[in-house]
Amino acid sequence: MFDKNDLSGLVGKHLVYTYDNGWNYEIYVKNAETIDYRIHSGIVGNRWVKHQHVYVVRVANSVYKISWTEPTGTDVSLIINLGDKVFHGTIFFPRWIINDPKKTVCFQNDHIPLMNAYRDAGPAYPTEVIDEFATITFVRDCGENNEDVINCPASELPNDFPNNLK
Ligand SMILES: C=Cc1ccc(O)c(OC)c1
Repeated sequence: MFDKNDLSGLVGKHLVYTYDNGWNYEIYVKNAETIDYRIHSGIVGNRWVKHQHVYVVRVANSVYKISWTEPTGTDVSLIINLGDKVFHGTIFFPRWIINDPKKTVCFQNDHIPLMNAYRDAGPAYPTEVIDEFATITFVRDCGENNEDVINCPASELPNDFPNNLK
């Protein structure tokens, strides 16, 4: 039996993955309750976020689930199966983001009150559910609480990212 409380197989991991719909995302599991992430392509390509509070659980030997709710009102739940390299994401977008995704394309940390105002103005419904598998294309260990892993928008990365990383 695995230890449900041992998240050490996930914490510190930096992953790049591409959803089956073509959207390319990147996540750094900074610690057991915090992620940083960067979106490379998709309807909100070039959005990036640091210090997102998340809920992380281990549900099998090498399978984890990360869930959170964002200042925009978007809810996300990810399954990360490191053993089989299977990734699945479910994103619950409020209607206002589907109507005008560009409103959320920014370094969110500099605009939290604005995102909350958009969230509260809505419309929230009908929610758009994006339910997709993804292929993990890059994994490395960066240790905990490393602020250098995700520290700029995707547009400022070198052309050979992530192959420029060790
Ligand atoms: C809406 C944010 C969001 C959606 C899907 C993801 O895989 C993700 O990873 C960090 C973030």
